Amino acid sequence: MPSPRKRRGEPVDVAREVALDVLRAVRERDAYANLVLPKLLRERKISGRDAAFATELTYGACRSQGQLDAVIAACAGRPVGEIDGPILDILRLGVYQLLRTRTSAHAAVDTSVDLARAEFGQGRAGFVNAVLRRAGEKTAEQWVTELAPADPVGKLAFEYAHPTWIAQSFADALGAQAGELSDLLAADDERPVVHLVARPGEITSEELALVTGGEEGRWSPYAVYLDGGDPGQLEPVREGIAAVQDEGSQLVALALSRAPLEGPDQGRWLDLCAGPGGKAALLGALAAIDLFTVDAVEPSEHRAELVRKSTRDLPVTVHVQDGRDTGLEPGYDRILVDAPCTGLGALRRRPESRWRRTPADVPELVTLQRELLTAAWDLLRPGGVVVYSTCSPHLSETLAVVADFVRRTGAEQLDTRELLPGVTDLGEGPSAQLWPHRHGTDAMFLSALRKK
Ligand SMILES: C[S@@+](CC[C@H](N)C(=O)[O-])C[C@H]1O[C@@H](n2cnc3c(N)ncnc32)[C@H](O)[C@@H]1O
Repeated sequence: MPSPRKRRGEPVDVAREVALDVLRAVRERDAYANLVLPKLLRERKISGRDAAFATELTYGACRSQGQLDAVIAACAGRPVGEIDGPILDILRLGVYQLLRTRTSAHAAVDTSVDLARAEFGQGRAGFVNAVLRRAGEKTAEQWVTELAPADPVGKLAFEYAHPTWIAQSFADALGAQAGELSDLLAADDERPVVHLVARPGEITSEELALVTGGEEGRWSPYAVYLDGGDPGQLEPVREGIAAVQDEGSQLVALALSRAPLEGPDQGRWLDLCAGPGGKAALLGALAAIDLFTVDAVEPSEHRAELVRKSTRDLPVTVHVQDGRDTGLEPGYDRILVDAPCTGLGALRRRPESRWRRTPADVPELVTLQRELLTAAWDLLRPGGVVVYSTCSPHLSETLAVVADFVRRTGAEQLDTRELLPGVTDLGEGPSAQLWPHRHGTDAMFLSALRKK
């Protein structure tokens, strides 16, 4: 995308301009910031400090949108829905800099006014100037005090720029530990450390850490933490003997492979919701060690292709099917149902997603989750184990799905925490819940169910 705004033949400000273009793409065409930004940085040859600043502005403004909008509405004297989208983007970027970065107020206001003037002329630039000057009259803390709801969860949600319903769902899932909510919300705003998985049988985590300059993971025997850089450029990743994968996801695949079966493992494993294939690849590598096989089901052709790529050279067969009606032969020993979900446990990876999801998304997903779990059960042999997992801690998608399922089928709930030896603070059991602020992973939920 060419840079549209010029002042005296020069771009207004490369970092802010690229951030603004990403905010616009996110607002206008539901784009994903973490896909659009790297592409624009590459196209415009922006690197070093400019790229780092553009990244902070873009992801920060996306994450804090609800809080920024409340301040903008208060300063503009009208709801943000009544402000033209492109001007709102400029205001969000400006208020973000004023309240949540060390940028000087002068620079935050002037560069925003420049952006507005370059594209929309003097009149709109005056509006931007007036709103931002008002926003800059108070600190972030003062705005929180003035605008946050009075109830404790609503206040924390506002302070950490999360929708209240999401903060409430986290508090519900934390249960007796709801006092950890502020730590959790803060962890949700941090840029996650990159986790690599060392493919079993190909390279150890110790070797991978040595080659990449990373650090061996805390919980998964295959995890390596990277400080920064582009993991796609690393030799082991390019060779396919390592991949980017959250450590929590590694633990889910591991838990399935470790679950105690009744009777011997005949080596038929199934991943019922496989795309894009991270867990299928780890399951495939573990299965390969014992000459077992994995079937991987994914209804989207595009995502099935990603599974094929990530499981190349592994004993994994990809089926482009709906998991509720696969046509596969029953009798599997181990089945993973890594169900489609709201993704509320992985918000740190998708800056804008917390403002896109709504409570109305939950019931439809819960229906699908229940149907997929039931389909998996029909494909499981007696004595076999299903692991049900979500990258959401929302109780409707986690404990409620499992409780309803156990009631309907009489499934035996295994103590899932025992399948993750050495991992602490997984909750009261028998299911296990990982948390960003406790484990440094996505908030993955998992529950192991054995068929009698
Ligand atoms: C949470 S993701 C799975 C992530 C994957 N296990 C991994 O580790 O890479 C859920 C997947 O379920 C797929 N899906 C959606 N509807 C499905 C259905 N009816 N049957 C099976 N899979 C479905 C989605 O396309 C998506 O790829």
